[in-house]
Amino acid sequence: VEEFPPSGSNGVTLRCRSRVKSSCPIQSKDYALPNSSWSQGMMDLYSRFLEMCKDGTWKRIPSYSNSVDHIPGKAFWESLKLMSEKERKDTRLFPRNMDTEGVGFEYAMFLNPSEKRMVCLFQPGPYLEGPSGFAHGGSTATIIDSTIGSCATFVAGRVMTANLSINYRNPIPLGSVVLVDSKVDQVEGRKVFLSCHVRSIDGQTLHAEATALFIRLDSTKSLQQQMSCQ
Ligand SMILES: CCCCCCCCCCCC(=O)SCCNC(=O)CCNC(=O)[C@H](O)C(C)(C)COP(=O)(O)OP(=O)(O)OC[C@H]1O[C@@H](n2cnc3c(N)ncnc32)[C@H](O)[C@@H]1OP(=O)(O)O
Repeated sequence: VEEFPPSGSNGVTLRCRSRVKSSCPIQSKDYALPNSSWSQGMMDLYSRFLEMCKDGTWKRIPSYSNSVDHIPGKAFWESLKLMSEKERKDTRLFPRNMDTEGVGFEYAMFLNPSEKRMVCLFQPGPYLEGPSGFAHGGSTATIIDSTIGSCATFVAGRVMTANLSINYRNPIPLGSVVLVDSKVDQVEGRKVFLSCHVRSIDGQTLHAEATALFIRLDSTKSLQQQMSCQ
């Protein structure tokens, strides 16, 4: 694989050179890049985090519509072998299942490896409505689970959510931008304990707080370790 994670281009071409005579490009669109639906607040926050990536403290995490595309290195090709081309095309990561920009989950994640922390800039669109004008609690749970899950994956490897507990403190207005801030608190054997806060950009409003338990599925290296091996 030539590049992981992609460095800011709109999509990345992964080229397989080992098993086929000619290279076989597989195009994956990176959805965690600005689009015209992003508000000024979302753009400003995104720029601020990109700035913090320059000294290596933070890393921008690309986001694809299919889970398998997130797997780096050899494991990507191993996972690809286990599914048909149809399966790969028809399966979509739940928060990436809407084609129209801005109507559903608009989000971008950044990882701080040394703090074992993942933040997600999240702008919920109109199709996520719960109470009139506000995000559905299930959509909030989804973005928390995805952020915490990605954090746990980078730190511990393949994981599944065993428990997710959320306190909803203040509703999230549709079209607003919130910061989902998660970190690994403790790792005990296969158990990964995490916590998360969802706040408004100015930090004044706490929208939700959560704790979670993820269970590591096997002894594979964390994504972070795999990335640094390449
Ligand atoms: C950019 C990145 C890429 C992109 C990545 C994108 C990230 C998306 C993230 C989405 C994540 C999801 O939605 S995942 C989907 C939702 N989750 C699920 O469907 C999980 C369903 N549950 C399961 O499959 C299973 O129960 C597991 C895997 C969680 C655990 O099963 P297991 O492997 O057999 O382990 P098991 O022996 O039962 O448990 C191991 C230890 O954990 C404890 N334990 C297990 N469950 C619990 C629990 N709910 N609460 C307390 N403790 C528990 C046990 O007591 C035991 O402790 P001890 O005796 O050792 O002390």
